[in-house]
Amino acid sequence: MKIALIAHDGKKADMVHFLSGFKDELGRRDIELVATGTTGSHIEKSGFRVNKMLSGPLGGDAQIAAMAAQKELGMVIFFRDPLDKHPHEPDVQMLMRICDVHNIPLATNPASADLMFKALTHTFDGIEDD
Ligand SMILES: O=C(CO)COP(=O)(O)O
Repeated sequence: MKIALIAHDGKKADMVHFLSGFKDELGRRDIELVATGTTGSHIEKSGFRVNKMLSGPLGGDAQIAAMAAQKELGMVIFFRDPLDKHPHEPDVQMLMRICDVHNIPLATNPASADLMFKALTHTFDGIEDD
């Protein structure tokens, strides 16, 4: 399965932290990671193999949306920063719309991504209270 990973600047550390919690589980499965450019660099530095697209503002979200439209993606994890402005907001909306059009699982925060990854890796054992 190919999984797309995208994080706005204020959420890149969250993305790396989130992924590191599933490193062993992901390594045991046939999973290919793709990411927008800068998110991909952060992920790569934390020890994952990832195929990097363009940076989001330069069209990376649009490239990932194209993959989603072509049914190449099993899920999309997109940690958006709701407290910041983004010059490419139309691309962001387009990506989320395409996921809905094609019924592709889309997590936009760590809590939902955690549930999706636990389902994927069969490690779900109940929802934890904070
Ligand atoms: O802007 C983004 C998502 O909209 C992410 O792009 P980068 O991973 O290149 O920062």
